[in-house]
Amino acid sequence: MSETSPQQGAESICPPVDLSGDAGWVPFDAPSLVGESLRFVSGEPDGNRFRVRYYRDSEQHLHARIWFGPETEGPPGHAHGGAVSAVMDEALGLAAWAAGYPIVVGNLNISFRTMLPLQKVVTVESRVVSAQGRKVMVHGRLFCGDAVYAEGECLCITLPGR
Ligand SMILES: CCCCCCCCCCCC(=O)SCCNC(=O)CCNC(=O)[C@H](O)C(C)(C)COP(=O)(O)OP(=O)(O)OC[C@H]1O[C@@H](n2cnc3c(N)ncnc32)[C@H](O)[C@@H]1OP(=O)(O)O
Repeated sequence: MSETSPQQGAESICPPVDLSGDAGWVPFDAPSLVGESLRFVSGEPDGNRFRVRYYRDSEQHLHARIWFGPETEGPPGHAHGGAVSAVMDEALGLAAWAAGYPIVVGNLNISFRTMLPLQKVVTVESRVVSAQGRKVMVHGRLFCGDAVYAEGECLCITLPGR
């Protein structure tokens, strides 16, 4: 059996992408708020899966600028629905944390509106729309320009004692 070089089959790293925010957005340091555990979406900022940066606008709403790399593929050339859902889970849950609610996500409802081409930079915008008892509802959408790729409704449940 011939030896396999470590390079064989390895996918090359995609070039840098521009994840800068809109005018007036301020970078948001998620790990300083929730710790370093958000590795699934945010863990490889220079890798080929997701690259994401979080910002808050002047009204303190959370925005994610995110690139879907080749490793998020589902349908040929397009992002997997689970990849889109993972991003919405993290971004909308984080929006609740950023608004002062220590939560986990109890229910996440995603509508996939348009197939998302790979290697595209998109934005997730979010709004905390209600907070009653332990239930915090966050709405969001993943879009680029006029194209809306997904919309989400995220029921977050606050964690007692945090
Ligand atoms: C730690 C650092 C993290 C730091 C991480 C921060 C990053 C956030 C971004 C990542 C987000 C995630 O992926 S989080 C990971 C994915 N999520 C999870 O694994 C959560 C798994 N589920 C759970 O742990 C649990 O079910 C909880 C905590 C959500 C709720 O359990 P509980 O604490 O026993 O509370 P429970 O009494 O059941 O529910 C409280 C109230 O919420 C309602 N409720 C609960 N779940 C639902 C639901 N799915 N749909 C409708 N309503 C619900 C109940 O009816 C009740 O209403 P009422 O009777 O009061 O009216």
